[in-house]
Amino acid sequence: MSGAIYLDGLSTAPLAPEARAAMLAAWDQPGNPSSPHAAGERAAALVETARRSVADLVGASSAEIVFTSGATEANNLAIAGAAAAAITGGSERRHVVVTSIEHKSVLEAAWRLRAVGFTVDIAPVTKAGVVDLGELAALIRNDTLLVSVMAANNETAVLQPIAEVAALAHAVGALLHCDAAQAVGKVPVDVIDLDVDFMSVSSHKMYGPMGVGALYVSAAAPRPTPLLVGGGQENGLRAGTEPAPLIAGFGTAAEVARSRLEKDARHAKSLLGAFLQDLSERQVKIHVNGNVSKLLPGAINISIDGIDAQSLAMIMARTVMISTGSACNSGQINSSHVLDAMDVDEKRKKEALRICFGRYHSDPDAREAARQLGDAINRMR
Ligand SMILES: Cc1ncc(COP(=O)(O)O)c(C=O)c1O
Repeated sequence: MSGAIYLDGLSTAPLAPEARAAMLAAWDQPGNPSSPHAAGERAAALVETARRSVADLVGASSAEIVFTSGATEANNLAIAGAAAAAITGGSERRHVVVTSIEHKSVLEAAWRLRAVGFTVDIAPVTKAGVVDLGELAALIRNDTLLVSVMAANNETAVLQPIAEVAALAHAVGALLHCDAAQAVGKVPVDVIDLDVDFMSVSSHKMYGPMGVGALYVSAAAPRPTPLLVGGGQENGLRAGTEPAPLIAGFGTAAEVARSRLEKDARHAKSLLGAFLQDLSERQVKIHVNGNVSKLLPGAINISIDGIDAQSLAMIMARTVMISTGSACNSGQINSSHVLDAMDVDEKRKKEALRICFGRYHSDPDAREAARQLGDAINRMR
């Protein structure tokens, strides 16, 4: 083990070497996927191969995958696009439900709909960070157009009961969007089993490159209105030249993830277990923020008793890289809207850290991270 240990894989995961190799090869080949010549055909083939790989990873058909710049754009396309399609299509539905722990790209996209006559309700979560199905059911109405619930939370790693949410939404004819940016590539995610209409995926959360993602649009769902219009790429749902090299990297990352999903999960879980065990042997008392039996493998949000997380993260910034809030909130020292929604008390919120072990960590990394954190905590006490 040498160098700093990166435990912030929920904000962005390291790039898989296979994805890097696929991109390097693609960058060397000019070609716009829309061009009617050999170079264009080559680029288009890269995009279509990647589409198949992403579709296979989530149990979709290729035609249901729309490449975007990431999950932020996919979330916006699903929410704004479904609302715009309802308005122009003559639907009377003007109500949307999201949960209190969604990523800001879901919350902000939903709030924007108020300006065009929608009502937005926010479904609460339990203290364990799981959407409260009873409260959600009570909010869903006959005029609900869309329900949006994430598959796994980016701050707590807590998995959400998406199939149950789908049953509630579909019972009144509402659509279900699922932001699965954190779950895809780490746990089995199947669009048919989950019964989602739209689902967002992010490449850089699953060891692919940044700047690319996808929206699954079920063939049975109404077509969202595109956010970007122009050249009609992505079946008219997302205009703009497809970044073939990034998409090739994403597709390769999806293939790799599919081929080793269980192995990666077992590995990440066992490293987190070793890390927590070592911390406890060093007399570090922790409290888990979230339902410990429903976590993404290898990831956890913990509060360390008596330790200010911000100070600890700063002390460790060059040795063990951890985060105290979601990536998009770091930099601002606002309290996390996710921990607020879970009613975590003020002291514990200040002590909260997000830790993620993954594919490229080793057992010595986990032990060394626990040793370094334990030492820093002792110094702070
Ligand atoms: C749950 C969730 N949704 C959406 C996003 C945004 O993804 P991207 O960076 O691909 O836009 C993130 C990343 O922080 C996330 O964790």
